[in-house]
Amino acid sequence: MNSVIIENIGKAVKEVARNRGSEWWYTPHMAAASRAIAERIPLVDLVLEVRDARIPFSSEFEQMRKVRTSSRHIIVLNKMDMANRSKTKEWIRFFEEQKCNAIGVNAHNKENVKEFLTFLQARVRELKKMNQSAHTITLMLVGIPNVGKSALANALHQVGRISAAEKGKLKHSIVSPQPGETKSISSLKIASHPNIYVLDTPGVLPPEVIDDGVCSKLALTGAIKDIVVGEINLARYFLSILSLNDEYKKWGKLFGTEIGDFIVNNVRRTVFEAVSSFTGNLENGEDIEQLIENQFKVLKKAFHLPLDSEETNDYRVATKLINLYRTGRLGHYTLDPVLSNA
Ligand SMILES: Nc1nc2c(ncn2[C@@H]2O[C@H](COP(=O)(O)OP(=O)(O)OP(=O)(O)O)[C@@H](O)[C@H]2O)c(=O)[nH]1
Repeated sequence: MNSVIIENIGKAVKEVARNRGSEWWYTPHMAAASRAIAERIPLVDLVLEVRDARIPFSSEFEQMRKVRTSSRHIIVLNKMDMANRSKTKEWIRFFEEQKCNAIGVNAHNKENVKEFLTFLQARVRELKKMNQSAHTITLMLVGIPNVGKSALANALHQVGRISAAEKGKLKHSIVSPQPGETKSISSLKIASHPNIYVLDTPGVLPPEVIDDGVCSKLALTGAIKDIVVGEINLARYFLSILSLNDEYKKWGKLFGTEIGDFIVNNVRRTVFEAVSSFTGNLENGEDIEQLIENQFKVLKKAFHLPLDSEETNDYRVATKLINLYRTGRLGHYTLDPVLSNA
């Protein structure tokens, strides 16, 4: 992976930290949420640590590392629709080998959320065997910002095995593409007999600004606001991922048979042509920089941008590209390589 691009993102984050003080990263509301979560961890029945399936390692919730509660701790790889399917399976196997419960979920898919609820109810039945007197079970969703905790809480409530009257009082957690929207802990009922409640909590980042590689992945997946790193830096990072991944090679085979979104097809064709005609060394940082510069130029045409100033157009290419990435229309990438148990 191109270390210059990753370093630039790391530098941008550290620059903002220097200018604004460390509180912009680990905000006072995160510190308060972190204390509130720590108080509740021993009280709840299950802690569901939600991670982003695209970055199962980089989206770790640091607080859970300290309180590994084994059978009461479940790693939920959400947004699996955006990740590479076989890598998600490999990651789940990795966690299982580490004796951690892990499951992949797509909060936007009703059938998948129903399966997730069935999985949770099975875990709850196991708990009930251990503690017959428990009438009410509480699960708590924790994780870094923007991994989909609120989306999962709402989805579980919506498919929840609860009465229509209880659904009539449908409460919602705030779901937003911007990180840091959830500001307080809320509770939603998701099942009856026994009653199961799920607590949605605010996203919390690790207290210290972390290493450049992790920062870059958090920024690209939306756990840190885009403005911190800058959209152009993010798009450059994504282009380096695209160029080094085999996904684009599939696009070449589709030429002439494409259906669907004209712009998406145009972008795919442009990226395919730019990478396959590239004569430099993809292992070499400077060569990749050159390739990305060229991709920015040709993507302006692919997006049909008017011939404005270079800076404006670079920004527009970047925002459009990031949007295509975040809606999964340019492929599904798992950015963290699967760790080895060896
Ligand atoms: N594609 C996809 N998008 C998802 C999924 N789950 C959530 N999202 C989107 O991700 C964004 C963040 O979701 P939220 O539920 O607000 O995330 P959160 O973890 O509660 O965020 P904070 O309030 O920052 O802690 C929203 O735009 C959701 O629509 C999923 O499984 N797949």
